[in-house]
Formats: sequence, structure tokens, C-alpha cells
Amino acid sequence: MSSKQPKYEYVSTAKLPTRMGDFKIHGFVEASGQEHVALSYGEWKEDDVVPIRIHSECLTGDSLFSTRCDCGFQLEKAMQNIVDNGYGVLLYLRQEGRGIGLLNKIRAYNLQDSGMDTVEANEHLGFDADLRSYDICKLMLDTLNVKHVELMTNNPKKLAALKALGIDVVGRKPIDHGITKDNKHYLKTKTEKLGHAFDPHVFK
Ligand SMILES: Nc1nc2c(ncn2[C@@H]2O[C@H](COP(=O)(O)OP(=O)(O)OP(=O)(O)O)[C@@H](O)[C@H]2O)c(=O)[nH]1
Ligand SMILES: [Zn+2]
Repeated sequence: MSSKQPKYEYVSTAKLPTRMGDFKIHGFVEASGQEHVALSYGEWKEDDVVPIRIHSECLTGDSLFSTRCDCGFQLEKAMQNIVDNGYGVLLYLRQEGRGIGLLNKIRAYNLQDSGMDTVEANEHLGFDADLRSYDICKLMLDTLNVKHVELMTNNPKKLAALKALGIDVVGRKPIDHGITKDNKHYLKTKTEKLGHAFDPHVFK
């Protein structure tokens, strides 16, 4: 990569009507060719605090209705929250499997079917527990003129990452939606090993 080539670029915007409401979709690309999108809804001014969700791709949860994780439920809830608020942004990052990719996630699921937890399975495959980067969020938010955010997440690493990028994180909105018998153990592991901020009562 030449030093002049930008690491991330904005590409284009189009209308995206959805079941929840009429969003716009904004395309971004990394120098590596990896593509990401942001959805925006409604209007805001530069001084407004904008509710946002940074969602990591999960084909199984987001598109195939899996109850093994909470991703699909969170995606739907976040988009509904944004519509209910009148404005907001969803950054949809193509970091499937916390950055290890879809087929490695299936390998990790296979190990979990034999008793490992989500972190042990990643490590068994030779990966760190979480390989995601949030650097592209800065370009995405700047492009959409978002300066102050309230982040919908249970993951404190996302708050820290945004702050490190110079984004004014005004608050966090918990998104503990979609807890099922199939994902309770997964969510408990995230709380105990990955620092997620789930209230312990949700696992009872
Ligand atoms: N490697 C791996 N990735 C998983 C597994 N289950 C879900 N994922 C991926 O995890 C990502 C979602 O991350 P989570 O840890 O569930 O949640 P988060 O995004 O960190 O936090 P929230 O903002 O609170 O949702 C998606 O990319 C999923 O594909 C798993 O068992 N192993
Ligand atoms: Zn998922």
C-alpha cells in the first residue's frame, strides 16, 4: 500500500427502506478491499447526541435467525431504538466471528459443541479472543457529521475504542435483548472472560 493511499474511504449513499423504517445506507471500503456499511435514520445537528450501534457481522445471527448468540436480536432492537428515537446510526462492520471470519467461527462452534467456551475455542484455533478493530468508525461518523454519541452496547471495549478515536462518548445504553436458553452460557462467558456488562440477574 502506498503511504498516500487512504486506509478507509467513503464510497456512496442510497435509500434503504426496511421493516422498521426508511434508512439510508452508506458504503465504505478499506484499502484491503473489506467493505462496511453504515445505516442512518432521520436528521440531527452537529451538537446533538446521536444514538449509535456498532454491530459486528454475524451471518448466523443477523441473517439466519440463529439463537446461539444474541446478534440478530440486538440488530433488530438497535434499528427499532433508532427509529423510535427519530434519528440515529448503525455502523455495520464486516468483522464476522469477532474478526476470525465465518468458517473459523463455524470451526469454533464445532469445538464449543464438544464443551469449550467461546474464548477457549478461539484460542484452540490459534486466535486471540477478539481481533476486531473499530478505527473505521471515525471516518464513518465524520462522514455522517456525528460528533457526540450514546452507544448501544454491553461491551466496554467499544466505548474505549471510540473515545481513543476522539469521539465524544456521552453515554452507554445497555442492549441485553435476545437472551435465550441457547445463548445464556455464551453471554455468561462474555461477561466473565471478555468484560461485557451484563447484569448477572439475566442468567438466572
Ligand atoms: N469467534 C467467535 N465469534 C463469535 C462467536 N459467537 C458470536 N461471535 C461473533 O461475535 C461478534 C459479536 O460480538 P459479541 O461478543 O457477541 O458482542 P459485542 O459486539 O462485542 O458487544 P455488544 O455491543 O454488546 O453486542 C459477531 O461478529 C459474531 O459473529 C463465537 O462463539 N466465536
Ligand atoms: Zn452472533
